[in-house]
Formats: sequence, structure tokens, C-alpha cells
Amino acid sequence: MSNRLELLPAVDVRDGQAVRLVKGASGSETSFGEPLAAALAWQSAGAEWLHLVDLDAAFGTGDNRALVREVTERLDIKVELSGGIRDDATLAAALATGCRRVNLGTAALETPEWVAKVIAEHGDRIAVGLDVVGTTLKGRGWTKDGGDLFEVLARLDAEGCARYVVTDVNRDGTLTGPNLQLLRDVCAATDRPVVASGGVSSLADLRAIATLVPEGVEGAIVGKALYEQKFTLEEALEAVS
Ligand SMILES: O=C(O)c1ccccc1N[C@@H]1O[C@H](COP(=O)(O)O)[C@@H](O)[C@H]1O
Repeated sequence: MSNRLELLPAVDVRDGQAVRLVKGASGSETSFGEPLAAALAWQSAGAEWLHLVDLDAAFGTGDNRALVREVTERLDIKVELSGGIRDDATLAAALATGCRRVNLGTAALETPEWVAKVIAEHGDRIAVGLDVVGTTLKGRGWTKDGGDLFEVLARLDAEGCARYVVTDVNRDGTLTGPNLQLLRDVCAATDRPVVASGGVSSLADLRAIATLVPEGVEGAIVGKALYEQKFTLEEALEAVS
């Protein structure tokens, strides 16, 4: 495990546009233009990863599958892909884009046997997104409760899940800072790497997350702060180097 925090700039796609939501609420979108342009800009700025989300697929309002595939194919950097990956067909399509790994959200809550099977088949190309309010997991576009964080985490650990992407839904898109205690609590409960998501607003927030690398935090997703130019990606990479 590296001792440097990885940064994953986010491109969330809704209706063909790169958008940011507030607390994941459908309808709270601010649009930031072409997803491919945003992704290429993060790549040019030195990103090693892109966190790419098909929000329509996550909300069940359609999908942006062709666009997501084009973005993934056009990039040289690693892509973490999520949104609507819930069965064999959607998983096969996601993995066929050439992404490095996928995040499963709803499926980990609703079809645990299938998730155990694909973890066994695909190893660390599968991560699970643990999207929480308090310690209650959220699925189906973060609109449905899906069980207790620590119970599901223990089950997924036992099934060999390689990595978790932990999002505090109430911080996401709010620029109010990451939930460091949540990250500490998850790291204490698992020996698998954790990617932090939600709330980053400043370089100080990234430095604070970086202090948790020894506890098991591997990376941080950065969205609205980059789009709203709170800092540049170059500054962020320098801050955690
Ligand atoms: O990223 C968001 O803002 C977001 C908002 C609402 C729902 C999902 C969101 N993102 C990611 O989508 C996947 C879950 O998709 P699914 O449940 O597997 O279809 C997960 O990585 C969320 O973090």
C-alpha cells in the first residue's frame, strides 16, 4: 500500500452532461459541460484516476452507457466506473469499457449472492460503494435504505471484497468538509483499503484525509471543489505528495 493519498477527480454524468449534485438529490444538478472535456482536463492536469459515474443509471432514469464507454476508451488513466451496475449484463458492459474497476452500490444491498459471486470472479476489479447517512446504507440513487454499514461491511469482508468507496451522502456536493470520523470508523472495522468521498472543499481537507492513510484510507474523490475552482488539481496533487 502506498503512503501517498490517491486523488480521483469525479465526472458524474446526467443526461449527457458532467454535473454535480447536492447530497445526491436528483434535480439539484449544476451542469459543467461535456464529460469528455472534463475528463481530459483532469488527465492533462496529472490525475492518475478518474471516478466516473453514470447518474441516470444509478437513478433508474436511463443511462449514458455509450458516452461513459467513449470517455473510458479515450483516457490513458485508470477509471473507476459506477452507476447502475447491478447484474451480469451491466457488469459485463462496464468491465468491457476497459475501466480499471467498478463500484457496486445498490447490488451490494439488494443482491448479495450475486455480489459475492462477482467478487470471487473479478477480484479487485470490484469495489463496493458504501453510501451512508449516519450508519444507514443508501441504494437506488440514495433514495432507499439498505441496511447497517457495519453489518454489510462485515459480510463483504468475509466475501473477499477488495476495496470500499465510502460516501457520506449528507456531505456530498456540499463543500462542508469530509467526515473524518466515519472514515476512521470504517478503517477500524476493515483491513481493506478505503476511498473517501463527500465534502472535500479545500486543500486542508485533502491534507486531513491524507493523515488517515496509515489507518487505511487509500484515496479521495474530489468533485465540486475542482469544478468550482476552490483549488486546482495540480495544487491538490502537490498537497498530498
Ligand atoms: O455520486 C453521486 O452523486 C450519486 C448520487 C446518487 C446516487 C448515486 C451516486 N453515485 C454513485 O453511484 C453508485 C451507485 O450506483 P448503483 O446503486 O450501483 O446503481 C455509487 O458508486 C455511488 O457512489
